[in-house]
Amino acid sequence: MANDEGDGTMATYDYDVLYIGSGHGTFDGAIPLAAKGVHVGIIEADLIGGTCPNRGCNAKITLDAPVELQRRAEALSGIVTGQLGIDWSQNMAHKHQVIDDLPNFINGLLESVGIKVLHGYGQLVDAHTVAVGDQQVTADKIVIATGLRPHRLAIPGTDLAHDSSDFMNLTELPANITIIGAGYIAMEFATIANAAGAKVTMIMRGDKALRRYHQPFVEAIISDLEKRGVRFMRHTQVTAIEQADQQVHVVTDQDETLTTDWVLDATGRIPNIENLGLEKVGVVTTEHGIKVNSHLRTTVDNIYASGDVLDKKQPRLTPTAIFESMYLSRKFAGESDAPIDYPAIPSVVFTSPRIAKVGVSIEAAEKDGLTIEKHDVLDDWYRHVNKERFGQNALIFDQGHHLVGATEVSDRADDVINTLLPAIALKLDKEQIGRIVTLFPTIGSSAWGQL
Ligand SMILES: Cc1cc2nc3c(=O)[nH]c(=O)nc-3n(C[C@H](O)[C@H](O)[C@H](O)COP(=O)(O)OP(=O)(O)OC[C@H]3O[C@@H](n4cnc5c(N)ncnc54)[C@H](O)[C@@H]3O)c2cc1C
Ligand SMILES: NC(=O)c1ccc[n+]([C@@H]2O[C@H](COP(=O)([O-])OP(=O)(O)OC[C@H]3O[C@@H](n4cnc5c(N)ncnc54)[C@H](O)[C@@H]3O)[C@@H](O)[C@H]2O)c1
Repeated sequence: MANDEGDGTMATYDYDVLYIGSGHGTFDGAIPLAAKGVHVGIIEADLIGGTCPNRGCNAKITLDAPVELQRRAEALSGIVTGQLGIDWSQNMAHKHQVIDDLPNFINGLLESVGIKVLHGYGQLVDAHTVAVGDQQVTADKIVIATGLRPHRLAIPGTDLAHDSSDFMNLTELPANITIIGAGYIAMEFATIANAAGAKVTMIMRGDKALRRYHQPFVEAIISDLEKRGVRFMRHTQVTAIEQADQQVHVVTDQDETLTTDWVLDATGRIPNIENLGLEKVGVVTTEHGIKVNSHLRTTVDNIYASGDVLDKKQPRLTPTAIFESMYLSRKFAGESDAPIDYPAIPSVVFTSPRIAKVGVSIEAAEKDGLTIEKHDVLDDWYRHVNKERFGQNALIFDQGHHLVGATEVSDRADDVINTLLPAIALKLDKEQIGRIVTLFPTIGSSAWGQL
């Protein structure tokens, strides 16, 4: 590839665009970019597709499917007779069937548009050169999309704890599991492990779980998990983990040491920014990730960043990574040079019931004096079809009565928020909403019926 260097000289590179990392921050945008004739390369040190397909969303939601079914059967018990159990090894086998071929599948998509995948760990040599093993490749533009990795507690015995990938590869479910943290991974995996029969203890350093979600909704989930036997230890710090024969001791700063079979360290995820040569070429980072401007450009002109590795306010989720990779795709194809304009990005915690939200939060609405309409979802007849046990939501409206935010805790919270998304993303007014006719009776008609 020949590129005008600005001083009349032409530089020749192996690729027009070279991505480091092959997750959603890369492939969703790289594929249409290459299909337009742009010469694209991707460097990947591990499985093609990155975290979400291989050790995140897809694996987790497959393991959760029987939990959702079990909860539905439980709600309809008496009508549905017998109790549903979860066979852990069958659940794991099913997960493998669903996800194991995804790297091949994604690789096929990449190859079909002529993208070359270089297997190995990429390190910047200079602003246009990346070393992969003993090879060096050059590119006009480079995108860093190296994602996050699990944070590990800096305490004695930390190596005795496991991470989310280890959990999703457990061939047998330990009888007694201790989870440190109370964020997304802790709450979702506690739900799955408890439903499959493990005794679960959650250790929270503070008082709040899922701190970015409406706390009364979070507390409703916690009290439901408590009724199911999950123990929440608040204001407790783990100070050491010790091996004791076949078991593990979790030492805390309270008067209690827990004896357990298996420990999950779910204390967050940190950016993969070390050993990439970023400092050497002048790419500025913070402890939260790579600093970029509103064009996702780093402090080096031809180097961009995408996905979870960005230091950003938006949630570090797959839909955000996809949006960023698509933005860069259009930019590199010369279709737009506008700054990135993030839409409202929805998020959900796959506990059972779920908590989901999009747009303006209840807390921000209270501060800004916006209209908040709260509903008990059980006031809607449709929610009695599956005998939902509890659920609440809040719809936030601006002065012009446009829907600008929604939050729900319920068995169908994810579907409700997805249904309402277009109203928020496209700023629909009442008349436009009135032209949306939904199938009846469905969760969609139930969700729009509230407006
Ligand atoms: C357990 C779990 C569950 C999740 N569940 C959800 C969910 O339900 N919904 C949701 O929206 N999000 C979920 N997420 C978050 C989602 O997985 C991420 O937001 C998404 O994967 C980010 O994509 P990415 O491309 O930025 O990074 P990643 O997918 O992490 O990809 C980065 C890639 O870069 C590679 N890499 C790193 N350094 C180098 C190097 N130097 N050279 C070559 N390759 C390198 C890595 O091997 C990796 O493949 C979950 C995450 C986890 C951990
Ligand atoms: N449903 C989803 O979309 C989903 C599911 C799983 C993961 N994810 C993604 O993965 C990311 C990582 O998830 P996560 O659950 O690991 O992180 P998180 O940030 O959601 O939660 C981390 C938890 O660990 C606690 N913690 C942090 N440092 C600690 C310390 N030193 N000692 C004790 N506790 C500590 C925090 O208080 C918090 O409760 C999420 O931010 C999200 O982007 C998303």
